[in-house]
Amino acid sequence: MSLSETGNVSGRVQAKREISSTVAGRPTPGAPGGRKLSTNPADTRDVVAEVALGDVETFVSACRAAREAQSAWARVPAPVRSQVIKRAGRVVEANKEALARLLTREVGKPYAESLGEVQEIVDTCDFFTSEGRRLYGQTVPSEMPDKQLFTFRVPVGVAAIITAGNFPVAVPSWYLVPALVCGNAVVFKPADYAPALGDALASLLRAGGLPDGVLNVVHAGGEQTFSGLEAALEAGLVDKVGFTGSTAVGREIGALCGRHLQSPCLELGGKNPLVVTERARVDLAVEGALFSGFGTAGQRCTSLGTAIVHESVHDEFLEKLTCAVEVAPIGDPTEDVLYGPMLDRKFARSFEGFLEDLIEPHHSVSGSTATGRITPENPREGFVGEAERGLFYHPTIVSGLRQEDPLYSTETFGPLVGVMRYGSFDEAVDLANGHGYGLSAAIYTEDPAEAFRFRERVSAGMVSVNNSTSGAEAHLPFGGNARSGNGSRQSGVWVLDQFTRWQSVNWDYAGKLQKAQMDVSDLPADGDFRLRC
Ligand SMILES: NC(=O)c1ccc[n+]([C@@H]2O[C@H](COP(=O)([O-])OP(=O)(O)OC[C@H]3O[C@@H](n4cnc5c(N)ncnc54)[C@H](O)[C@@H]3O)[C@@H](O)[C@H]2O)c1
Repeated sequence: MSLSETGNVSGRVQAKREISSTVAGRPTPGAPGGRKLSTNPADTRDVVAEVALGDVETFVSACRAAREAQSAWARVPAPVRSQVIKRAGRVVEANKEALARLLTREVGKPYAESLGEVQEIVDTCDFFTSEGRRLYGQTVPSEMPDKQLFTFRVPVGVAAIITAGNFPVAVPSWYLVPALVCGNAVVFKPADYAPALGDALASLLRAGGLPDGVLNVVHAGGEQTFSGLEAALEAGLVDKVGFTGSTAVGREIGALCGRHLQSPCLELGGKNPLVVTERARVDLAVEGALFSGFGTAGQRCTSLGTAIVHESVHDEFLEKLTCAVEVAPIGDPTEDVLYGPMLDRKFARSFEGFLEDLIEPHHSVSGSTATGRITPENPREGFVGEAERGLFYHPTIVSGLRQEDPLYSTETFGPLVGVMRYGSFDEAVDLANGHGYGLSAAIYTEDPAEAFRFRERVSAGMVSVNNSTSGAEAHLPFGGNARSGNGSRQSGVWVLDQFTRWQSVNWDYAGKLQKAQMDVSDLPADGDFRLRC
């Protein structure tokens, strides 16, 4: 299968895709939830796709189709299921450039990053291809003779996967691939501003040989999705929810799942700190801060929120970061730029709101003095491309940030980095933990003891030493705590606990009823034994 070409990377007038939900292998008719255009954020004249949105019934029917398909899929031996995933991985690999071009076009990710994101899907398929040959259970000793105990992993059933659009293909693959290898059927709800990408990902995975109904896609707005999920949970059609998105929506999903006695996988927002100690290589820290603060225009869950810098190197760090930001190439994502546009109008709007409410009150805004949208009236020197056509924003550094400032504890999801000054190591740890999120944290230091102490005390789910707050590998657990998630983890073997349940089996061949918790008096005679215990 090949992804239909989307045209030249630098071309602007390209084919528009017509997209609808896919249930049981077939496109759904009509547009009960209305129609929506998905546009290129680097050139809002370019319409990438027109989507026929589904409604509550579309969501429920997709869950029903998944339920019907799941038991047959679960009976396919896991090593055979994983061969389907292996083929899917090869299909994605064969379409790597086409999918990366679509990624750059629909959400404005710089092309090199887009290629990396597609590679992450391939890596995930490779990892879980082997996992299908393991899915190990255990043998467990029994306290009784003539008895064997085992554990098996069994699929959860139907998984509803709802994802954000800043990683519109890699993050869904972190859910879809292990869920499918484990024998589940899936209903996938892509982000509303990345429908073409969600659709393309599902088509490529299906091309590996998934039976109809095993991977369904619903395009719907947030409210319809919530009501659809609620109805499907009430009808007993969903067994696991995977949600990646904002903390606010994650709370709603968590509460809904709790009412149905389900524990979802919640991967939410972040306000990620990067500590630069007096023993850091400052240039290296600046490089990490530039990449994680401004790469993807700060629209990663792991984007750097606040640099927490020791007073002895604070001024040097701030000056070097400001210089690096001033010369960083920004603009057309088909070119070699640090970052392109905001992913979607909603992020452009919310970032402007933050600029007004949270950033303007700060007097010490560094970097280029300009903030806000890059336009001919508010230009940026060296901008790559035509700024007025897209949702491009100036990079902003706010220095002199204090813990009581709302900006310290608010995810702004845009090209903005706060800088704070600290004196003692305890203070740095408090500032790294005090914002309420717990996704990713970094420390720059050449002192291993300091790095270890930081790792022990920081509350984030992921810690980097001498590396930026961003980045993930397909086989390392990914996830956060507190406002960043409910402690669930994706990637690697750890995600298997999200998509399987443990079934324990006890097999008695004694030929008589044996009961557990036997009386200790049955133990071999030893007068002192019980006292010694
Ligand atoms: N921790 C992670 O792994 C991770 C990864 C990527 C993004 N994120 C976070 O995602 C956020 C940005 O993405 P976003 O703005 O698209 O998030 P969002 O919460 O607005 O939307 C995420 C998904 O949920 C759907 N949705 C919206 N409202 C809903 C509702 N009431 N009920 C059910 N579904 C609903 C959306 O259509 C979308 O598919 C940021 O906070 C970012 O940090 C987290």
